[in-house]
Amino acid sequence: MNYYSLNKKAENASFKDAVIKGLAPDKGLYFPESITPLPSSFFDNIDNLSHTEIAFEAIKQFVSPEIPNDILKTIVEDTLNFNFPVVQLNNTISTLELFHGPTMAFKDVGARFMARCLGYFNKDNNEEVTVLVATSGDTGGAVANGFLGVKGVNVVILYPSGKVSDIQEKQLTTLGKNITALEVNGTFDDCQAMVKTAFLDEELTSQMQLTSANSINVARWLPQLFYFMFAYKQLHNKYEEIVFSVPSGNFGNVCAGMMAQQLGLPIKHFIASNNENNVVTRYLQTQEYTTKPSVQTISNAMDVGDPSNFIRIQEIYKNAFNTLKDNLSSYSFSDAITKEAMLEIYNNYNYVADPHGAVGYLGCKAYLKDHPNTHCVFLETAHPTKFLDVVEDVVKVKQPLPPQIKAVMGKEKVSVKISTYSDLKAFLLKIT
Ligand SMILES: Cc1ncc(COP(=O)(O)O)c(C=O)c1O
Ligand SMILES: N[C@@H](CCOP(=O)(O)O)C(=O)O
Repeated sequence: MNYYSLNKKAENASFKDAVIKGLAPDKGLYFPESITPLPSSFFDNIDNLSHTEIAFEAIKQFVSPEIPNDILKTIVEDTLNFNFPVVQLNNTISTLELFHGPTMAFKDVGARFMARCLGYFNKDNNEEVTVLVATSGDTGGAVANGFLGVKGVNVVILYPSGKVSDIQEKQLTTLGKNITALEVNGTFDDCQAMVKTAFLDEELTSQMQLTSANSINVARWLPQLFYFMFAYKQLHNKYEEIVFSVPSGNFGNVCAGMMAQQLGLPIKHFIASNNENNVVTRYLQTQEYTTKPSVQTISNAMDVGDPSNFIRIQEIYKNAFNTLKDNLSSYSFSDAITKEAMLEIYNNYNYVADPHGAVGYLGCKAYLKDHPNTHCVFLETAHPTKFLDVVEDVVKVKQPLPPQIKAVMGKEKVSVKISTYSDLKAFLLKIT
């Protein structure tokens, strides 16, 4: 598959080149040249397909011929070695748990898939690649875990100091080896802007091969479309009309769901559920797209003021505002309301949701008011114990810690503090 830049000023790239470059030379995000819907027999037969069979069929067109089918099968099998259960809360709301992987957030699938693709492309190549990644909490840990020890790859993670949870910070600062954490005096948007600037800095790019492991990178972004198929498989025999409420920050996940819809998955509608960082909610209300500096919330991984992937969403719906509105609703919720929702979910359903999932639950409730005959699935994007302080404070019950969380708790944080793009550049030049 070839990919074009959404800034339309760069040459098209193969899947391999798009993965290795991350961002196109004109600073545009890559987008597939074509999307061929899967045959209806695939959806008719989905009950008989395993997760790996579903994922293989869904991603094949986007990665071939650069990744041959037998290699792709192995990559998909290695990536998806954990579960994606749907838990039904009531007749109209379910949650899809995306936190059963090694770092207990939905980023594990994309990070593991991309690491394996890059590992494959690098196998006969002695050139080192530096993976730059900006994180508001979960991408960093998932990428650190997914790329740990991958031959020829150095990972540099930028995260906003004091704005990620303690567990998230441990996950991205304690692995060592080929992983370095840069603690940025700023917001997630500052981190993301620095990463994008680095890709365009010829002094850097002439000396080192830089790529991104954010959802900018098609190999990190596209595998997220699997989730929507896994949920559909578990629910389609019970409910005719399924909508998804996606807790959204950088908008990669909801946009991946839209790719699943383009492949033919019968998704009726998407809800982008936001905390108070709500540029897209405001856009759908006013038709004016105005980015704003992010504000800090209890669903910190969604503290994004300038979401990278909205441009891909515009591309999917051909920049037609009305088509977008037919397919996407968006709501924004305060921390106070989110905490009330966490308590409501706990009291009514004996289910502990994390703050991001709770924002998704609120999105379902808001949408269902006007669409009562629909079944809404909110994505539970991270395990509640990643946000232990908030969760225990709200539900007032001590949470048992899963082994993945226990494993990082006692470890010592190692980070390098930086404030500006010059600091990042100096650091990168030092490690070349
Ligand atoms: C737990 C959690 N929920 C939701 C999001 C938002 O996802 P996206 O950036 O794909 O919109 C993130 C960050 O990516 C996250 O870590
Ligand atoms: N919420 C993310 C922010 C980066 O999103 P990405 O999908 O573009 O990597 C995080 O947890 O870091």
